[in-house]
Amino acid sequence: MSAAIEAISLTKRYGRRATAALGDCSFRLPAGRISALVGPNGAGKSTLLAIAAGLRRPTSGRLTVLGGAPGEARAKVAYLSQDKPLYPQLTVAATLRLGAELNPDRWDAAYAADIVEQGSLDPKAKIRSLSGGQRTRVALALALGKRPELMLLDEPMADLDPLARHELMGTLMGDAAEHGTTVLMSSHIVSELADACDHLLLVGGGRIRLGGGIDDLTGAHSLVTGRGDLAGHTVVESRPSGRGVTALIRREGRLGEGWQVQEPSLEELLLAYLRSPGAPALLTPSTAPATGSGPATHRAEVSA
Ligand SMILES: Nc1ncnc2c1ncn2[C@@H]1O[C@H](COP(=O)(O)OP(=O)(O)OP(=O)(O)O)[C@@H](O)[C@H]1O
Repeated sequence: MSAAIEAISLTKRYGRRATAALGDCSFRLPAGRISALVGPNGAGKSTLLAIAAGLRRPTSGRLTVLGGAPGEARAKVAYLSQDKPLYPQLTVAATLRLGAELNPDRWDAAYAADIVEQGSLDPKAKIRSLSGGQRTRVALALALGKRPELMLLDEPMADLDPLARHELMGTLMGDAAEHGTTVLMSSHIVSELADACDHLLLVGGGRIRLGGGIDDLTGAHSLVTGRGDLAGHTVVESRPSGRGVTALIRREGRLGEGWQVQEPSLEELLLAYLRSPGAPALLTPSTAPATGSGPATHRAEVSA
């Protein structure tokens, strides 16, 4: 499967800060997938999206987008930053006309207008008079109207009400499925991601901690409860539970007697990794870079 984004030893340091925002990150993101970009505050998600959008330069290492340098692919990429900049003095209709002018070969005017209409927005309303959620809808209409090959979305739904979020997420996912658009979307709302995304990139402390198809990643782990020896398995997290423990593990071979075993949900998997920043990274074959080696990374023997 071709890569929409590939990073080799990508490092970003802001100024003279001792800690890199991204440090030696290597991964590939398959084209045509809807990927969740997850991680705690300050993990480096916005930095990664801004580099992929061509708005920030890496300090060292390399990141390619649709096979070229990030800036080169700009016409085929839509990027929605967290602050969703729009011109406050323009009307909704004028904002969409600007979208048409900026993307003469790609603009789908009817589709962009449709997204705005679904939110019952008055085309004559000035952007500055809109609520945060209404501005988000206009910004998403601009991004989707461009009919991009790759969408980079930084917490796109954060200020939408639950109904609008559900509806716009449906539009986004339906569109991505129909047109084969690759989406990389950061969010802190795991339930939203579990429904919408088929692929995951977990960043923490500037490193890639998990990468791969969501089913592959949950399938590579077990949530075990009981008592006994877990030696030989990779224990991501272990917590006391009754007279024994509940542990999230990567099974390496057979598990001894006395354990209740279940596959973790995406939320259980993410929480265990977030609570255990020292757990070894795991990239499944679909996400492991083809042309370089990253930091000490375990590559899972699972189908991609
Ligand atoms: N312009 C900047 N100048 C200096 N440091 C920055 C700048 N932007 C980000 N950082 C730092 O880089 C690190 C990663 O920040 P980034 O915004 O990429 O994280 P994030 O995962 O998007 O966080 P959040 O979930 O809070 O949005 C943080 O330590 C942050 O303080």
